Amino acid sequence: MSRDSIPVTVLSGNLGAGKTTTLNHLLTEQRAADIAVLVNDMGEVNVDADRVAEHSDISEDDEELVELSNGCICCELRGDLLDALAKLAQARDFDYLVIESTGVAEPLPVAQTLTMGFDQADLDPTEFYEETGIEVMDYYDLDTTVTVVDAHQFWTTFDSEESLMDGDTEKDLGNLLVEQIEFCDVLLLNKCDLVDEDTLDEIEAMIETLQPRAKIIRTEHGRVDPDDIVDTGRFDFEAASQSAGWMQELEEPHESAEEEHGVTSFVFEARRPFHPERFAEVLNEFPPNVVRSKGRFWLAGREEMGLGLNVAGQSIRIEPAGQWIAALSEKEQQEYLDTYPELEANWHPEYGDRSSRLVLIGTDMDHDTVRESLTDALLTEAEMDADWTAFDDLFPVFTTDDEDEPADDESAEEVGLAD
Ligand SMILES: Nc1nc2c(ncn2[C@@H]2O[C@H](COP(=O)(O)OP(=O)(O)OP(=O)(O)O)[C@@H](O)[C@H]2O)c(=O)[nH]1
Repeated sequence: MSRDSIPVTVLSGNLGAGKTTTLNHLLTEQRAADIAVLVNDMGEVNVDADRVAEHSDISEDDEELVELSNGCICCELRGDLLDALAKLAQARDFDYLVIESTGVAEPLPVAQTLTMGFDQADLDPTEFYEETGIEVMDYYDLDTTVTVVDAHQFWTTFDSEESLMDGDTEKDLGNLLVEQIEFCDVLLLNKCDLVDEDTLDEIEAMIETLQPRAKIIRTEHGRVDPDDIVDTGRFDFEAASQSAGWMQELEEPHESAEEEHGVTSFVFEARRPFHPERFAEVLNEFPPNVVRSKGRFWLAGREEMGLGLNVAGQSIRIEPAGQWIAALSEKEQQEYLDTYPELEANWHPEYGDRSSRLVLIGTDMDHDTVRESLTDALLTEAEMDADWTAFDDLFPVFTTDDEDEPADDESAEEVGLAD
């Protein structure tokens, strides 16, 4: 392998899914390339660098095994990650890099850190950059993002209400699992030795719906052909960012009649706002077989901004999802309509672009029942003429300043609407 930039594989996956096992397998098998490893440990929760060192001829004193601990590279250690990568690149006596992220890392920000400059990734320049002018993206080329999923714990994690602290951020395990599945090129369904064939088929059907683009490989003890995770050339930022099943469903809605192992999806659309109290009740009583829901909704009494719904397993998050065009000044509205004339087709004379579009993915989900309960939560004809601000609204309040911000964990709010 000889090229200008160093290709990188990023391994993600929940705690205990088998990332270190897979990495050790890779280091034992892959002899063609000289692989450097960067391990992101989380202090006491996991100490992987020792185990990698034990199982390979890379030693911890070696420059090719870098350990970043006391935080997570997807959030507070992003600058440290950049520094470590830049220093590694300077030494440059390896031709491939594998990064094992912590079980609580979200793959998207890690990928952003590797592929964008400081400006776009919204990061402060590191000391190393200021001294040398070297941007990590000049040296590295993200080649493959791999998510390792624990087949044995799959449904338990999916439905888990457990969360872990990642620095100051509380991370819900079910939500993380979904995010790790939705953003990857290759998905290793590991620990297949502990699960029967039928269950594996069910899990695989769910994963394929959540993430239609990824190559899914069943593994035991992380034993995967190195060619499937190293130097595959599969990573494509644009494609990876757009590949989640819910996004594709929103773009091209189709009522999936052809169900595989009971996994189906549909899009709910409405041109009337939700009644805040009734919609909160629906969300609180969402049937457990709705395992994923994503989209934007219009809440009566909130005329400025759409709200994002993000349901993964047991966790429900509400996040700001941008201002309605109809809430802008007339001049700005006109500018939008001139630039995107297709908006006109769906423009309501009174409410403009305000509407709701939600994707629902579930197992053995009764579409009619779910659709009915959502429809019942919309304002009735009579309520359309009522004072919307008088409705009881327990949804989190976001200021319109959030509107341009991507809906990230900091601006999202976990809701316990029943309280
Ligand atoms: N039965 C079985 N056990 C496995 C398999 N893969 C890994 N394990 C075991 O599961 C445990 C966790 O594996 P690790 O490789 O440490 O998982 P990890 O994702 O690196 O874990 P963290 O670094 O703590 O997030 C270890 O005891 C492994 O030996 C598998 O396919 N089958």
